[in-house]
Amino acid sequence: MTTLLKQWKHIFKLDPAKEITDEDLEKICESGTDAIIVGGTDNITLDNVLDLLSRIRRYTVPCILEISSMDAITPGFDYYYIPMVLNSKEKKWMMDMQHQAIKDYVDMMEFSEIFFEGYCILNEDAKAFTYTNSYLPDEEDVIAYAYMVDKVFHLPIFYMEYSGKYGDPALVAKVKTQLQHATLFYGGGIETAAQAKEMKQYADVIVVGNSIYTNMKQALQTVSAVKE
Ligand SMILES: CC(C)=CCC/C(C)=C/CC/C(C)=C/CC/C(C)=C/CC/C(C)=C/CC/C(C)=C/CC/C(C)=C/COP(=O)(O)OP(=O)(O)O
Ligand SMILES: O=P(O)(O)OC[C@@H](O)CO
Ligand SMILES: [Mg+2]
Repeated sequence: MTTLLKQWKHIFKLDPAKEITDEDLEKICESGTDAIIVGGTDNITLDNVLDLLSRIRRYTVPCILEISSMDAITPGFDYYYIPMVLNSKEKKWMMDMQHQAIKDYVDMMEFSEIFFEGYCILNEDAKAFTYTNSYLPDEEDVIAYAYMVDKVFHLPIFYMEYSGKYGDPALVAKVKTQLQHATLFYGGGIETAAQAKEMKQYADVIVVGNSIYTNMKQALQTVSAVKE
């Protein structure tokens, strides 16, 4: 899977707490995106996760659960992504939640399917920023986090999370030069093909979320924009 991760360019993130019609879901799943992440910050329940999973399963696209709550962990996904929030002021979101979950689930964990993500939340207005009591890191901080993910913790993914806001391409470019092993995910505010192309110049994988729900036609165009 690490090799597969290296081949991916584009991921759609679907929020189980938001409504999507069957017709739109089909367009997303058949868009040519490399994978679908199921995830969000609030109102994530076992019921809405299972409902979305069963609907995505009609298609062949790989399906990943990004775990944000212990209540919504279920078998049946191809892969599981587990955030570790590097810039949270509380150790809980970087270490303790994951530590407790490993104690609870270790017998069920198939490590080839599970990927820990070094998360850096860079938008103060994102729900996840407030939820995890994060601070806004400066450029030097972000670069040092990237170094830690790549060379200290050896995590497979460094995720620059601007959820809801288009980020700073120059910072994404700088971070990319720091990473020798980790795959660089960029997510946040991508609405147009041009934005997708710009961030994909630096990030290995771009993640498109909210624009699925606000402008589906443009969201679909982000796939071909990074695959040409
Ligand atoms: C039963 C079975 C077979 C299970 C498989 C085994 C398995 C995978 C076990 C899990 C083991 C494990 C270590 C689990 C971790 C548990 C856990 C709850 C960890 C904490 C994760 C965390 C730090 C969550 C905080 C919130 C966060 C960073 C969420 C990431 C997603 C995100 C940022 C979404 C975007 O949200 P946002 O845009 O801010 O808000 P909207 O929803 O409005 O878009
Ligand atoms: O929803 P948007 O802003 O596209 O961000 C995508 C993803 O990184 C959110 O976790
Ligand atoms: Mg979202």
